[in-house]
Amino acid sequence: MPLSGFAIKKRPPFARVIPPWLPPLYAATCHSSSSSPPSFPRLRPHPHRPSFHPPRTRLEKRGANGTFLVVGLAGFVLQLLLCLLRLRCSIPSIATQIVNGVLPMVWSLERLLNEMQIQLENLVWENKELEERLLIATEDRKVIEMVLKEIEEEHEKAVTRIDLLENELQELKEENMRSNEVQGKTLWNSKSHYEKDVRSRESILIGTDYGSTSMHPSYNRRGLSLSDPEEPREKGMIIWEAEDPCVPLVAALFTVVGISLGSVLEFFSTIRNRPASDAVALLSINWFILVVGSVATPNSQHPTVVRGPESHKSYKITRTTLQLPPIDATIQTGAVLSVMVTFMLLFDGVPGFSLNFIGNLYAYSRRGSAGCLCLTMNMMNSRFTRFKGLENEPTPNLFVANCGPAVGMSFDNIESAFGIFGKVVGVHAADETGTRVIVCFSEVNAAQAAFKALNGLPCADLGGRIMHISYSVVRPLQKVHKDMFFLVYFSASDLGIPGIYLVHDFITVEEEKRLLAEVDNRQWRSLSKRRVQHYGYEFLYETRNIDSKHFLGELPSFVSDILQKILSFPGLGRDQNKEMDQLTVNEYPCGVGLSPHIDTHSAFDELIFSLSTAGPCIMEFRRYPEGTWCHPTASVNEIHEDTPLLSSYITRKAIFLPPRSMLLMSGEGRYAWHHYIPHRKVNNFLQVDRVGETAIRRSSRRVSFTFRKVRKGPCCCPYKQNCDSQLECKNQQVKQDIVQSSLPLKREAFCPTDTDRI
Ligand SMILES: O=C(O)CCC(=O)C(=O)O
Ligand SMILES: [Fe+2]
Repeated sequence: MPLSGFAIKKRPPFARVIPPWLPPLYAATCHSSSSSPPSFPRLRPHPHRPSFHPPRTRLEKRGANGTFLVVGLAGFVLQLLLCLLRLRCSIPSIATQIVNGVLPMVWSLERLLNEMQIQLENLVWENKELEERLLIATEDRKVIEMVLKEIEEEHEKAVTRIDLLENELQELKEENMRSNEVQGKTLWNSKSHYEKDVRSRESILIGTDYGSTSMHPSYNRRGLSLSDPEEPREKGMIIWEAEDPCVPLVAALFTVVGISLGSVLEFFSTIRNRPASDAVALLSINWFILVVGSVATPNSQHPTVVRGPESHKSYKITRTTLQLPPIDATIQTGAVLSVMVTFMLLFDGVPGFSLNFIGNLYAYSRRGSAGCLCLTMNMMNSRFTRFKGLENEPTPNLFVANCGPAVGMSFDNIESAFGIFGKVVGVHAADETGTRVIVCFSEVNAAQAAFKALNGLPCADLGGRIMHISYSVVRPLQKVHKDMFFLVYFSASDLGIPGIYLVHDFITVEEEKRLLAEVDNRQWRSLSKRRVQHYGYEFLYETRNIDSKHFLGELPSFVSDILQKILSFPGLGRDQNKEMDQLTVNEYPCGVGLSPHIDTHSAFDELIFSLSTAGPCIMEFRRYPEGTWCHPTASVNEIHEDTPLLSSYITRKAIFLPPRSMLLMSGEGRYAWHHYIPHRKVNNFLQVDRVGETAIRRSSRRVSFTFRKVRKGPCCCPYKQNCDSQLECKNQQVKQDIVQSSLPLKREAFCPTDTDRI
């Protein structure tokens, strides 16, 4: 990978600069060997300098040697002195050369090395992230493959069933023809009904009077239905007493209602001076409802029996039935939306209502409707499930396919047919199709006997019907998953809890790394499921309060930058005291959460900042209704387990906290809403949280830094119900009342003390 942002200059090899003042020999040495260090020059007479040779006489010759010697010596000394003098001048220049040439090069090399190191670290980090993503993708793929496999299996079964039922239909047709012939009157007017079928593709009348209340066949694309006219409404079957013209009628009705509603909304928009976009948004939602309502509904497929006009004993077998379920998800959604839009429009301006919600309204209602559908499905889907791969492992419960009210068998019929093998303790719909049931025996032996006698064989007591049976187990009772019913928001403004703010990327990746390194270098205190560190003041889990007498010292310097940033946190009034003096560091391993609580009012001031690092989490908020009673011995700050009764009154919301984000809880959000992080089972296959349509994998660890300010004096917030400062005396009173009257308690939630819960 290229080193982006850094131009690596190619430097020429270090060129030796030969100063002109050096003696030629030194210069020669420098040129000849560039690798060996320059040796000190041996002083020689300059070759180009003219030699000093005066003409000699005899007399002179005598003393000439001596004179020459003296002169030569003097010359040599003079040259030596000259060289020394030059050398002395050159020493500082050499040093300057070194300083100017070599040191900058060393520095630039060092800088380059540092930059490359940073690049390398970034690469390693990116590589890690890519690996994590790959892991998530692989896991998602596995799930999708599993789902696909299941769908394929279901599809195969459905095809087999269709074949089976088509055969049966054929047989019934033939039988019907025969009986008509025997009776001597042909009630079967195949020509006219066939023509009608071709013309309208709606229905074929294949029989009119069966003269009994036994099974009556009906056929839609999903198969044949045999219905008992005496129990026409049983088990989700929809009877629509109308003929085809109803389709345009209902569509027209939708149109009229939609247009009227649109006009009303538009009228309100206009008279209340809404910006045009609001009116357009409202109208488009309305038109959407309208279009979906009138177009999609007639095409949807529902097992439907259509009662004909003749008499209650006349039944039509429909091919493409009149598909008009009276309460369809679309209509539900439409109705909910219309009511909500109108409601919000009327109440806009009233505190708590805002048209800003309209953007989310459709998504919310769609989800809500999906939630409702899921709930319905859950209710229809009984608590039974088949053993995957162990279908023949005997249990007292049998999953029976090709059997149920939609194929004309009442639960009583089924119970008595299976009752001959042993005591049947219950017959339940296995799903919403009406063609699969669960038959529960009191004993495994009875179930085994029924399995052997009826699986894949015709049952004489059920009209010779062939059923496909497997063993079934009772699912452990599951709470309807709460996540289904509320959205997880990405931003605090969407969350819409007053006083809750979220700033993404409050710190950088480098700052995050530094913080984690700092806390990992310090001593952790282990709680049962997570580890903590406290700074400033110790937090006492027994009392959910701080030990104000035990000051641990100033907050550590590694959080100074964060404290500084907190001072300029957006969205807060200037008069707020934002100087935090208590820090709790929580380390949550994968899957570990935090139970619902409100940070004790009397312990901490209004503002609570929580910085997420290392991994994300979903934080949920609950608001309990006004007047819910809290056991006096329990803390007002923690609710242990919601009973179904209480659960239905609680408002729940959730927000996604990515790593490096800072959450601020203030005002109502801090004082009146419980916050918590849901626990996830560690052996949970995927270890994921769902945020909207996205599955977010839980990281192996999340470390949060919660900054708070210790309160001096009692809390005087307006949320008295949740305020321990203000509830103290009230609880005393309640305690006395209980002792005196021993009346049954209204509220069911009790809060046992668990030191590790918060
Ligand atoms: O981990 C968090 O972000 C929240 C911690 C918290 O609520 C608390 O310590 O009271
Ligand atoms: Fe908290």
